[in-house]
Amino acid sequence: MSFKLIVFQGPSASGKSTLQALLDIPKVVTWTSRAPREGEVNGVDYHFVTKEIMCEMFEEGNMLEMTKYQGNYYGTSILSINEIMIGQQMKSVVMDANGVKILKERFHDKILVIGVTADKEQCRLRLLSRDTDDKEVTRRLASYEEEMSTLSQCDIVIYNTEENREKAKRMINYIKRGLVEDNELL
Ligand SMILES: Nc1nc2c(ncn2[C@@H]2O[C@H](COP(=O)(O)OP(=O)(O)O)[C@@H](O)[C@H]2O)c(=O)[nH]1
Ligand SMILES: Nc1ncnc2c1ncn2[C@@H]1O[C@H](COP(=O)(O)OP(=O)(O)O)[C@@H](O)[C@H]1O
Repeated sequence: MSFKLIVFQGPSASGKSTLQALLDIPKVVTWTSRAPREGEVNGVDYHFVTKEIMCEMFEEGNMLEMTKYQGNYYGTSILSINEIMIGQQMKSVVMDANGVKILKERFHDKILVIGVTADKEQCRLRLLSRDTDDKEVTRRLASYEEEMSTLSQCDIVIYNTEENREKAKRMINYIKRGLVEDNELL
């Protein structure tokens, strides 16, 4: 049985989205109450909605899981995951440790969890080049230790530092090759 969903977990700016893009398989678009960043597109990067809508979706039972991360809600709709689990098209998603825990409990054998890490200082510098706001950088790094301490729930961990950039890329290519062999729809 091939994997249905490839999940990326790790601290902010460790490179989850970068490696997800390299893997290049369709993405699950999750929901968030945070504001879009420059260049982010609604319905492509996230479904950007208000906190109220997120809470409504949760209360109405439409969310498989929902987490609060640095003051904003993030969540995955049940519909998006059920579609994958009954369908043939493998997808990828980026999630925090809380979301991964729930997915693993529900779909242990059907998901491959890739942990992505980098040194805190490198993450800080990457965040600084993205967010000019120092406070925002500090907020995002506040969960660094928690994300690192839960990496044992990942099936594979990629150390995605500047020095390892090429190696990380090759690891993703190896994973992709294996997945293609496993799944004729990729
Ligand atoms: N549990 C859960 N976490 C999510 C979901 N979507 C995104 N995240 C996580 O929310 C956190 C913040 O994401 P984002 O605001 O895009 O910031 P970034 O990680 O700093 O690029 C990251 O750890 C994501 O993995 C989701 O649907 N569920
Ligand atoms: N191996 C690497 N070396 C240096 N910079 C990287 C590496 N991987 C990703 N980056 C850069 O780090 C920043 C954060 O990456 P991103 O994939 O958005 O992280 P995340 O999704 O984990 O928050 C981006 O500017 C990206 O280009």
